[in-house]
Amino acid sequence: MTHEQLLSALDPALRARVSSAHVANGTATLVVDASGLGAGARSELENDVERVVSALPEIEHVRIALTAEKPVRRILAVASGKGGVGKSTLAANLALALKRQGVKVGLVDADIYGPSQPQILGNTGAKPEAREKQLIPLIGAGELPVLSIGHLVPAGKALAWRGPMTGGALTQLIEADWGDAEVLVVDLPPGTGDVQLTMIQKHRPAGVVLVSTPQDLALIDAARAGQLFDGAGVPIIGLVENMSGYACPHCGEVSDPFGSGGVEQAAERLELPFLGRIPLSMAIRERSDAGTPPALEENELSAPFDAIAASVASWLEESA
Ligand SMILES: Nc1ncnc2c1ncn2[C@@H]1O[C@H](COP(=O)(O)OP(=O)(O)OP(=O)(O)O)[C@@H](O)[C@H]1O
Repeated sequence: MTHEQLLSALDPALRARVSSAHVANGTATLVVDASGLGAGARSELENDVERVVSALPEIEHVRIALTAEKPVRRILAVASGKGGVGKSTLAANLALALKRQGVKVGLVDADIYGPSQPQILGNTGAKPEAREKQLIPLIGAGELPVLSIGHLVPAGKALAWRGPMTGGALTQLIEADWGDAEVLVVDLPPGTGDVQLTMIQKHRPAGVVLVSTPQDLALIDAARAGQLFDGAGVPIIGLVENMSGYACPHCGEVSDPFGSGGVEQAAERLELPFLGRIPLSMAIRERSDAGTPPALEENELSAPFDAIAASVASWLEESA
């Protein structure tokens, strides 16, 4: 059996992936290029090549080495100064909107204080598997690849972690097998703690989106979180105002429980781009709690997320 005979047994799509093939003493050794494939497609490719080659006469063993160009993957951090301002809601919907706009995206939930992505993306209780010590992301609503601290430890457990443990967990999530994802949206815990420091020092985000509600206190904290990233030279892509303007589902009158326009004014003051506002809406909360976030499909509810995603996508393109 020559290596030409071996190659001709493979169909053209498989053959195109083989960068070298060699047969000696009944053992076929192939180097197969798996660039651009996710975890599932990679093992399918390996199985397909193995099945064809092992069925050939004179072949007793098949050894396959998969290689892949490391994709250029950028981290987009979603941060806030305070908890409960809608950072997780924005992170999930931003990731889904980016995905619909054609960006290959994965979502990391690094919020040790309250990992909420399993609930938002409807895969609470799922446990990721690992291959060669590397975690394989789970698939959440909208086919979004996702890994959360909440998938690794029971709710509340991660809270007691000390600095090095939180850093280790973040690294495990970020260095998981994200396949061909070009962007990882990272939902950070609120504030300026260990996770943020590890993020800046070890995994350097391409940029940060800051979320705040319009109240003064939330804004002051958001500005402080912004300073941490800015001081470390991580660009702030812009500010998002969440929970602005509540439209009464009964009479339609719009009120502003947390004030209005505060984030846009703060963005102006801080000379940062303002990315948009998301209304306070019962439907946004209900859909997030039910594991069917609004940005799963394009509609009235997804519109503010879609607009923010479009600005973020242009920013990523321009800064590449
Ligand atoms: N625009 C909105 N309209 C209505 N409810 C919202 C909106 N944004 C977020 N919520 C709800 O507010 C609560 C807090 O939101 P979320 O978990 O996204 O905030 P967070 O900043 O990530 O909080 P934490 O710091 O606790 O993780 C959730 O119940 C969520 O569904």
